[in-house]
Amino acid sequence: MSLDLDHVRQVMDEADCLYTQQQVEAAMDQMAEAITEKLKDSNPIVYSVMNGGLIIAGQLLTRLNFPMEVGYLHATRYRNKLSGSELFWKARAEHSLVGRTVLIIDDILDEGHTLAAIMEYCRDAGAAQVLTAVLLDKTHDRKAFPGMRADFTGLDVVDRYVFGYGLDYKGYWRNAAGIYALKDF
Ligand SMILES: O=P(O)(O)OC[C@H]1O[C@H](OP(=O)(O)OP(=O)(O)O)[C@H](O)[C@@H]1O
Ligand code: HPA
Repeated sequence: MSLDLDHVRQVMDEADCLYTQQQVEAAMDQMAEAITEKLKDSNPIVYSVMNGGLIIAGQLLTRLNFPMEVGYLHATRYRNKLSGSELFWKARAEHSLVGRTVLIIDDILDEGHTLAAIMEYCRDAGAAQVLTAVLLDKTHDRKAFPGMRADFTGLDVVDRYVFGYGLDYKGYWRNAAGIYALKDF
């Protein structure tokens, strides 16, 4: 269902910009360097977690200049809402993961239940090594495991509802070229 577009525009007008496009691009450059260092000789399968991982994966992948296979997984926990519940799988891996190095790319590690479930799925499917890369890590103490972090993190973000660079506000503003926080949230 579409939202009232005046409301959608107002949300952006009133949002706080937490990171500009330039800051996100610089973070992605650093992530790409670290990922290259670690994975350049490992022939990885790299998965974007749809939908949110679409933008960061696309922009990160063109910064990686070594052999890899690329695909997507589709799992959602928030389903256009502002808080998460049970993980719902829409698409699983098409490749055999047996013995492979897998890199999972997503937009955010918030509570971490999505990445934890995806990592478990990849390990159960026989992956030799499962690594994770997220543009944002939200700072709070509600992680699935205390101290949980991705292997590669672009930026830490405050404990507010954020959107842009793949992250949505009720299905909108994934296309925003910056990281924005919802007013009063
Ligand atoms: O760390 P968690 O608390 O589990 O939350 C992070 C997940 O939530 C978002 O996905 P969402 O379920 O909103 O689906 P989407 O990618 O289609 O927006 C985001 O893209 C991550 O995959
Ligand atoms: O802060 C968020 N914004 C958008 N999607 C999300 N999924 C988990 N946390 C968030």
